[in-house]
Amino acid sequence: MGSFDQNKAYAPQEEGSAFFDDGREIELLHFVYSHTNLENIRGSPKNVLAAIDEYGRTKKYLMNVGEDKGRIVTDLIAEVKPKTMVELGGYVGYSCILFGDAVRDSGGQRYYSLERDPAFAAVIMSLVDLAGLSDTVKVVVGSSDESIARLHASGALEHIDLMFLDHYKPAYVTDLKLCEELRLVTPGSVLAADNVIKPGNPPYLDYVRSSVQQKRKNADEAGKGPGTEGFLETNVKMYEKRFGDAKFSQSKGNPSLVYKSKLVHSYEPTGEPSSEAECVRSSYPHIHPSHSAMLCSNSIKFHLVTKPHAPPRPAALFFYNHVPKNVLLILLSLICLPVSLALVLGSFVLVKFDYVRPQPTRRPLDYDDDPEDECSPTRPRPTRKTILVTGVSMTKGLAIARLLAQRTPHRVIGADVSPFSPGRFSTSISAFHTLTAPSGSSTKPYVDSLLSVIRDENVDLWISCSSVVAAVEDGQVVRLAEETMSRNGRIFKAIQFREDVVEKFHAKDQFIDYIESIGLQVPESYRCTTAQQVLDVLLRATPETDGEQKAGEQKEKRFILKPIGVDDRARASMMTLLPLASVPETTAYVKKLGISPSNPFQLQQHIPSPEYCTHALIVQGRVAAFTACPSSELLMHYSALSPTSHLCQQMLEFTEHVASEHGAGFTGHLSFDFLVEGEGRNVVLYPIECNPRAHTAVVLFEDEGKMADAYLSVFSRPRTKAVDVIVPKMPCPSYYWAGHDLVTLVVIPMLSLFYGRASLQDVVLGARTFADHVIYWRDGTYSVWDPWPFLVLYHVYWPVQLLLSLLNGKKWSRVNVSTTKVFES
Ligand SMILES: C[S@@+](CC[C@H](N)C(=O)[O-])C[C@H]1O[C@@H](n2cnc3c(N)ncnc32)[C@H](O)[C@@H]1O
Repeated sequence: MGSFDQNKAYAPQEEGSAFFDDGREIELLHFVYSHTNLENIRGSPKNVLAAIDEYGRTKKYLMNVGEDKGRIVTDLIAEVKPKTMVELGGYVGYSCILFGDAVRDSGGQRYYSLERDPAFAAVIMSLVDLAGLSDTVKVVVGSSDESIARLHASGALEHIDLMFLDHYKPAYVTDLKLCEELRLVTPGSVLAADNVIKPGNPPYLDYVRSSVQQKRKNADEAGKGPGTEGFLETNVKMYEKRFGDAKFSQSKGNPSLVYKSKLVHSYEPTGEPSSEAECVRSSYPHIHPSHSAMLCSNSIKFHLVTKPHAPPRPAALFFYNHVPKNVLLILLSLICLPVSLALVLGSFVLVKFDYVRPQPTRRPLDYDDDPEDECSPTRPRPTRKTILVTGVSMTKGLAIARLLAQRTPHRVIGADVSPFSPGRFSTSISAFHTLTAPSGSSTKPYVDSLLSVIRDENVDLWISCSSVVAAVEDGQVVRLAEETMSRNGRIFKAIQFREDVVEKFHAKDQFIDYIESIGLQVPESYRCTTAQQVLDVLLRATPETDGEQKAGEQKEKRFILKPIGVDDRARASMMTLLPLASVPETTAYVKKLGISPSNPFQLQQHIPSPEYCTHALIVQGRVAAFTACPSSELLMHYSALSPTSHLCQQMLEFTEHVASEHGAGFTGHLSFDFLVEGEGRNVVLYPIECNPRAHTAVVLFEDEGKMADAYLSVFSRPRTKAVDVIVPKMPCPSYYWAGHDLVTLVVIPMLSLFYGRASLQDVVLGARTFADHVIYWRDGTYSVWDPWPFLVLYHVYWPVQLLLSLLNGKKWSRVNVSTTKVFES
């Protein structure tokens, strides 16, 4: 902490509560609006702050956060890059203008200033407007707890990335608990609380420093509501004149959250020194130890910066171990079997007695089904085609097979490497073939088995939905099948890129190089074939500091390290932010990954922004169908973005750009993962990965019949005129997978409660979310006209896989129900 520049000191604070609410706030407005420099002040947050400071220095004290303490929070904003920030207590808008401006600069969307006093709120609004920040800042009048609850209930506030607490001291804890309960504050949120030592807020310090057990115990102590004990009387009574006795939220919070805290020292705007001291060792992982030691010096004034995170993970509960995990899941499948059987039976009854909307009807064969001949004067009779869909054990393959079987007159057949493939039992599939699974370097049997299905079944169109391990091989099959079929005088089409294209898009490093080469923006990325290369980049990008970071200094860059090939174990930990707290820790972490020329990794700049995924069908170099949705953990929940939204249009434009680069021979499924900074018209897309194959998001097209035509358009001549891109029919339901949600939202919280690792609240919340999904969302596998795949998936396919895993001892860490992928551990 540097010294205080006395020239900037505010007028001293008056005794008692005579330092505010005596008309000075309105006087400040007059002062600013009659300022000789008003024209330069207008539209400039910096100049509005300077004018407020000038009033505080030359006229009367103002209880603002001030420049010095403000810098702590603006630095934090630059680090956290909050999309949404909330302040509790706005007063005349100093912190609101300073932080609102910083949030806007760092790409954030919204700054809420919660102020109870309507007169103060009016001053804030007026000065925010003068500063030109009204688009970003929203001033909310009312008591903070009521405002938080209202904003949450209306959907305007879904999550708080950064919160600044600077209002009524006894309400710090009660408001924080309310935010926890409403899941506005979750692991990853950051809190900055002012004046926790002087004037002092012991209950707040106690709360954020308590362990889960202490918090649970306190929460269970009936009748011991929040109060004003431990506060200076002046602090308790300072708002009494206008608002009488304070009422508090009675929320119990979320005791499962624990916080890492650090105290940061600074000066009040008056520059007044204090002899109090408090030392908290920083738990921020990236703070250098010498910096932490510095925090132990005597403080003058300070903030407490607090970061909640999941509690340190204790030893895994027994049911996460290999044998109990598999056995419990098999048992769960057995327990749920009667429910699934009832569902299948119910489906037949509903369909039989017309209780559901009619199944989309197959249209008769007509000339549109042979579009390759559409210009021929001697048009032959249209013929029924055979369409092969591979990968029908996965939701994406099943969804495409159903779509084509229900909406076109053609014969749809399926193939998969698993004989228990749920798609095999779909009424959409006329015939099923078991393929030989590719294993390691031996891919020939897989390629041969697929080629023989194409040949024996006289396949006209092959839609590949194979898994990542067969992506390149599928590219080979296209080439070989096209050669063979054309030798035999047959027309054969495939929705699958050739192997060279697959390789280029599939390898993370080649993809980033390619995107950069066509002039599109990419995150900073390095291909590394040795641990030393990784360490060199990390140390160069984030030099060690031996003290406090100076204002204006570039913030530390963080990186993530991803395997370029398929490496489930490394993938599981790839979101670890690097560098770690110390050089030895970083070195040890990087070295244990086994980075080598045959196992290269990509070191990529971490962009702390929301992630989106897209799915596109590309036909002859044009985007025929497109959708985008926010990425969810394990990609088990899908909600389509509005196709007309600017963000969706931007991602579509990007995809069109890439597709048009490759010309008319470019046909296949293409999906991208993007990190998205900013919002509205100011979004910046960072493509981070590409999957040149079908994405599960294809389920979102279930109700859009034109999607089937988009697949058949592969038989048409390349279009010269622009055609409409097919998008999911709006409003489009969100999708979930019942088995995944049952385990993650209901079973695991219940078992964890039993072992004291979760609260009743966690269980209720999980069950409520599950119920919401069952009632309002759509299951990705279940279809009332075609219920067998659902039954087979949960009661044949997965039990068999789990049994095999028990027998062969192959351990797994996660499974993806929709893609049937098992992540090895
Ligand atoms: C210290 S001042 C805030 C200063 C401001 N953050 C700044 O630095 O510019 C505290 C403010 O909190 C407001 N306040 C007090 N209790 C509140 C409550 N329960 N809800 C919302 N605002 C409250 C007061 O009216 C006062 O304007």
